[in-house]
Amino acid sequence: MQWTFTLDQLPATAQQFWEYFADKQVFTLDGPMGAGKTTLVKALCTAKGVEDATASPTFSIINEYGYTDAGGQPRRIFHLDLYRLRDEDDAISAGVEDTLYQDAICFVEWPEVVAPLLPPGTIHLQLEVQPDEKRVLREIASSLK
Ligand SMILES: Nc1ncnc2c1ncn2[C@@H]1O[C@H](COP(=O)(O)OP(=O)(O)OP(=O)(O)O)[C@@H](O)[C@H]1O
Repeated sequence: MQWTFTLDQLPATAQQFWEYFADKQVFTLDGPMGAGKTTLVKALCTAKGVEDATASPTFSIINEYGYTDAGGQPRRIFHLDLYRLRDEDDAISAGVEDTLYQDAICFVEWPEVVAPLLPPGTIHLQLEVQPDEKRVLREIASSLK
């Protein structure tokens, strides 16, 4: 599956994303600096019903958002930015492994450092910038070792 979208089309893309990945929970997100990874995760949070998805993961490793699901239950979304972690031990000390195994949605930027810790069924996503500035989001086979 792949989606191509402008910033204006992002909310609609986010809706389609959750229709497609309805029962999936852990996603890695690959893409160059400035591709729009943070913008994408915020739109995906908003589409789930998160009311204030404004915290920036640039300054913290794990950001947590809350929303209420269709059945009225409180649910969580974690946005992990592992850019500054050196190794798996660092990640475990920061609580990353625990977070990945919660019954919650997780988006993981810079996931290489936790490759062995990712749960089975993790979806790997890639965000690309086209020459016309549109973004392309697609599922890729894992290239993590
Ligand atoms: N679909 C899109 N079409 C056009 N511009 C976009 C789109 N998505 C995001 N942008 C723009 O790209 C810029 C970078 O977005 P953002 O900060 O989310 O990138 P990022 O990949 O998270 O960057 P970093 O990796 O540095 O945190 C922003 O100015 C944003 O408005």
